[in-house]
Amino acid sequence: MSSILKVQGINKHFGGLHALNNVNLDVEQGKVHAIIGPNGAGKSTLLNCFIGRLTPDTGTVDFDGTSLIGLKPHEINQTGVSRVFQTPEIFTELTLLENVMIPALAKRDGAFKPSLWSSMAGETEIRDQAMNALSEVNMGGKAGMTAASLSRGDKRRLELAMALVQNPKLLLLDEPTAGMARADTNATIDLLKTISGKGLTMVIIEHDMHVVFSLAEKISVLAQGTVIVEDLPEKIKGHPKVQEAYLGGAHL
Ligand SMILES: Nc1ncnc2c1ncn2[C@@H]1O[C@H](COP(=O)(O)OP(=O)(O)OP(=O)(O)O)[C@@H](O)[C@H]1O
Repeated sequence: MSSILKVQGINKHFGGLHALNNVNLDVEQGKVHAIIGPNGAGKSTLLNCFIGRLTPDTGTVDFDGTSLIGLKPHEINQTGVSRVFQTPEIFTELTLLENVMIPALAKRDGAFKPSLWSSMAGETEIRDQAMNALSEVNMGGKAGMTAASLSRGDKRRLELAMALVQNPKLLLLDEPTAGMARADTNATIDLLKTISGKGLTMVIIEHDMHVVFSLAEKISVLAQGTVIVEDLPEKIKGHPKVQEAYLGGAHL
């Protein structure tokens, strides 16, 4: 087994709250790794430690041979980590194509420079990459539409294209199907399966167990800031410690 993301001994306090308590995580190259756990378990806090939004008090985060601790979010992005977060970070007044070109330019140049905006028309290579990413999420036919007119499900797919255009080595997904109707959720599961089938490593935080068990090849269960179990999906269902953690909350 070769791990692409290795997290060791992460602790994070918010005042008196011990939000992450000695967390270890090994994400294998090419696999879909889910992080699940009850509300307030520390899932988002952990993810924020991977992308430079939070700095852990102690511990290490190594990605593909590089320590991510102390790097800024855009520097982490440059190492090959892209993310799709719950709050859509799209530009509603721009077209889908323009939305996808922005992260492609940011990846190439280190950060998006507004001065590049006027010359975007000349960026044919970036434009082609953006079109390919839109096609990957089955939205090639909507490239010229403004993002404001998209349904919620399509907005999430656009965000996925914005992550994929960066050709990441690791894709972080925070509740990629939150708020979606079942049909949209299933379409997203199929899409993510196709993408993972091409070898992209994914870390996914998700409450919907249908999504988790459809996609995950490994699951870490967080409860009160501690990884209580890390195992294969078939070992997680019915695991006494997991059942206990979820008691009174979601059901597996
Ligand atoms: N910036 C912050 N300041 C203070 N406390 C915080 C902060 N961020 C998170 N917390 C607390 O840390 C704990 C873990 O929160 P976190 O959002 O990581 O949990 P989660 O597992 O992602 O929950 P959910 O599934 O509800 O999104 C919670 O008790 C939360 O209130």
